[in-house]
Amino acid sequence: MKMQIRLRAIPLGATIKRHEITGDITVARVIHGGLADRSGLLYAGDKLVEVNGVPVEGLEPEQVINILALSQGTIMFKLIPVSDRPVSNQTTLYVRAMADYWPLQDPAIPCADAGLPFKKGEILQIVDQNDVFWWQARKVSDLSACAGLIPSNHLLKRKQREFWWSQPFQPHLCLKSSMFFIGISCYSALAAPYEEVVRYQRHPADRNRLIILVGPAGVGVNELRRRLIASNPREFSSAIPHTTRVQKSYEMNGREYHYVSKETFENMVYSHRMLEYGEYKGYLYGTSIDAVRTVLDEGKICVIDLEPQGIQVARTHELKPYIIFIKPSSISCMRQTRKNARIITDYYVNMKFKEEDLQEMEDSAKKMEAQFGQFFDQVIVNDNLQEASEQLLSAVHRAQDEPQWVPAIWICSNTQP
Ligand SMILES: Nc1ncnc2c1ncn2[C@@H]1O[C@H](COP(=O)(O)OP(=O)(O)OP(=O)(O)O)[C@@H](O)[C@H]1O
Repeated sequence: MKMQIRLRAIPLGATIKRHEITGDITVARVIHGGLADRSGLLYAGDKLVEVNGVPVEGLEPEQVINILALSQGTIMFKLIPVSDRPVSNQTTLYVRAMADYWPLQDPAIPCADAGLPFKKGEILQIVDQNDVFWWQARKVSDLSACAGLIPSNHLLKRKQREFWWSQPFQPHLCLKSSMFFIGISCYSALAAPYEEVVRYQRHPADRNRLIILVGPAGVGVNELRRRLIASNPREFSSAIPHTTRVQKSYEMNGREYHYVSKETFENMVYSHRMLEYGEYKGYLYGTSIDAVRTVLDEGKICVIDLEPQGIQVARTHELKPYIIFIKPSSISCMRQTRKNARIITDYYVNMKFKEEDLQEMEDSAKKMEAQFGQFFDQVIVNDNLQEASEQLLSAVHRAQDEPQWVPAIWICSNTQP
């Protein structure tokens, strides 16, 4: 059956392809929400016979597109409809992008204009997975927009593998390299370019979500955490760290630290009970999952700071962490706000911030965002301390009381992680 359909000459929202053997030009895909989709007249698999009276048989897809591009007003298609029009039985899937994607830099995309650019951490609604390599998706931040093409999980994993094997000879890639740096250093990111997510609203009777603050050294993570806890110590608490150093006379076991032997500490590390740990002046210090659990079991909101390398360990079904990145403001702003601030490091106490400290903070923040930005639920710029404290307080309450996107595995499975 031949059908004639008319569409106005604006971007059609469909891609076409040429059959390698027969030379037939067919509709490869119809973009969800685009003109062709909304018209309900074009389907993937339809064979094009004529465009505006010009037979397309034997033409290359580019030539057909040229005819379309030169058309003004109404476009007339003559086509043979695909015999089995697809019945939509796809369930909508939501994913968190674990990498940036720029379709205009991707030589592999069938139609760059139809691509959907996205940044790591953005939540995408996948509306069509019919094509093994190219899915159709929208951003949840703009669901009224027409869908765009994104590389499928399968395609990304293949690209990651190619990148892996081609290192270091293939610097040019359409996917921002940061993803692959993670891919190289962390197997789980390599295995999952997208993370399936669901909307989660904590039940008031459930334990609070763990609040994790990350940020470059000196940005104010401790200051903000301290102020938050001081604002309401009955609601917020830190986790008591473990240490192997000797207890001082004025200290109490379980108040400043849990004092344990080196052997006990090391056993906790080996049995993955430490979220992070480190050595200082020959003694071990660390934050344990048990210490976080104790705070949560008291019905409080546990607020900890963590090196970003510890994020993966903390992201479990049990703790359901909400991760807040504390970001430095511009160096020129920090010159003003940090005039009277003091650095507290292992070596110096009460040192003024120097120009290179501010630069290092900015560089370190950029690296953290490039490597771990996909895990940040919230970013707070610590410019004015009072404002940043208020933003932190409301973010922490939002995390507990409002629906948030979390990994589907935290909700759909009773098992760890
Ligand atoms: N917005 C701000 N304006 C002015 N001073 C600030 C601001 N935020 C933090 N400070 C000050 O900067 C100094 C460093 O802050 P803080 O100790 O919290 O850093 P940090 O991120 O915890 O770094 P580290 O992990 O190295 O301790 C402190 O003196 C703190 O009071």
